[in-house]
Amino acid sequence: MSDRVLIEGLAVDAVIGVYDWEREIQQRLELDLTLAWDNRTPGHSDRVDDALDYAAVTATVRDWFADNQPELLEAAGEALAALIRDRFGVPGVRLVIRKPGILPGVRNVGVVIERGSLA
Ligand SMILES: Nc1nc2c(c(=O)[nH]1)N=C([C@H](O)[C@@H](O)CO)CN2
Repeated sequence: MSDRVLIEGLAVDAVIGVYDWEREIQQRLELDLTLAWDNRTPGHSDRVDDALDYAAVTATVRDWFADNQPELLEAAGEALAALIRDRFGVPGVRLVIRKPGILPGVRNVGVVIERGSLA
């Protein structure tokens, strides 16, 4: 099954970073999520209850960053992947988390976290 639900360019302001000055500010992160989901059932029923509701997943990501202040992008990715899989029963998650403009002369830094099956 190669069906997916996508959330691209999710912008969130978060307290995140290793250095003292980063603990005092909010920084913009940009996330892309690729979520394994069998879209045949909602495709036939036309019911959001059968779908992986991307609005609900987006709200979960925003709420997590409101409640947590990780140091590393990796820590955010690991926790979010586990939370999304657990809460929504998603079999596989690919998360890209970008921190734009943090390094001079570099457009984006970021991490990719893949957990579960995206086969
Ligand atoms: N692999 C990572 N490297 C770094 C991270 C990170 O989250 N993952 N973070 C930082 C600092 O917080 C950076 O954003 C500012 O220099 C450094 N390296």
